[in-house]
Amino acid sequence: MNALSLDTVVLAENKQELVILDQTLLPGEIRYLHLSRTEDIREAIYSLRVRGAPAIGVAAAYGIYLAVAGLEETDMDRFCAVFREKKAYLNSARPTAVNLSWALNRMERVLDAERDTLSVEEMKRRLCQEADAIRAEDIAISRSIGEYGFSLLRHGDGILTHCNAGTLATAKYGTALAPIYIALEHGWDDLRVFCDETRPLLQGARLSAFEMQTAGVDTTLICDNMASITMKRGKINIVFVGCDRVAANGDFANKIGTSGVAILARYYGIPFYVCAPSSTIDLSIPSGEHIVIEERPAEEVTHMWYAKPMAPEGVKVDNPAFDVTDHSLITGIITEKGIAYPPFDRAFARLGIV
Ligand SMILES: CSC[C@H]1O[C@H](OP(=O)(O)O)[C@H](O)[C@@H]1O
Repeated sequence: MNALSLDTVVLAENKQELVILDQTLLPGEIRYLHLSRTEDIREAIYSLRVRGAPAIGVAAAYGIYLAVAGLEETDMDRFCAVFREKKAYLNSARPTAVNLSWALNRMERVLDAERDTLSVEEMKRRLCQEADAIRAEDIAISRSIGEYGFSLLRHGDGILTHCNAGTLATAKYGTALAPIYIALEHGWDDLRVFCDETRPLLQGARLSAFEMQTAGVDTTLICDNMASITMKRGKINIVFVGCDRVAANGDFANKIGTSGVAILARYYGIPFYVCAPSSTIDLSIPSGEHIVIEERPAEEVTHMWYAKPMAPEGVKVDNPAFDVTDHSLITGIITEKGIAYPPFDRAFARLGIV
């Protein structure tokens, strides 16, 4: 079974349930959840059952549609009031990935633009169409990022990636792993992928290594603290990572540990590329210090993967889920519109990212 064949997040045919692959159970178990309640969809986002900036955006778009799809309401004002209440609730699930608010805001723009010309029932159908469009666009965007990223690869390259920005982080194909999927489509069979395990939630070990191994790619799992020696030994030719929010100057937030990988890549003279759908670029913030970093429960560090205590009871724990990498450490930002090179604010404008 190839992970690329798994749907990450999709609306059920009856249009009454969101079907998500529960990523907290991977790689050991493939289980799909059928969720219709807003509370359950929000919990799935918070608990990383569905995760990855683009996948979170798709889940939120369908989540807000499902939040109002069952309303037996004919008054548009009351329908809109419920919509906005449910939107705020879904938006509070996780703060760092911009795609969550981006998708919900896009859905609200449809509501505001067409509320005077549609009935409530017609609006429900229109919102479902917009969520479908967001998902379809995400797949096309991932493929385009993959094509641009593939243009940077050479036969035999060793690629380091951090966390999971593969098909499981999007509707399909992924961002940082998309170039490898495209290379496979071109018949390449000599790439080597190194996956940082990415503590504490191990998205690299559990998800990226799973994706690459099931795709038949030469895959090596390393602990996060092994990235330096792996680079020093000359095994890495390029780094591809995903992102959760990119600021106007190119600073970006990604899974905790990414900034360390970027510093190492700079030290060892290895190209470091960020794979960013334009929906993840937030031009409303000038630089990375404006990005809110999600803090998560201590148990993810101390208890999640251990049968026995791995730390003294009651020890203080920091668990920031993301960190911000300075734009000065980035070789290029691969978007679906092309590759942006420094200075990134001008490059974004040239690519039509406004
Ligand atoms: C293609 S975006 C993937 C991005 O999202 C991940 O965060 P999380 O697993 O907490 O949703 C990670 O930062 C990935 O790079």
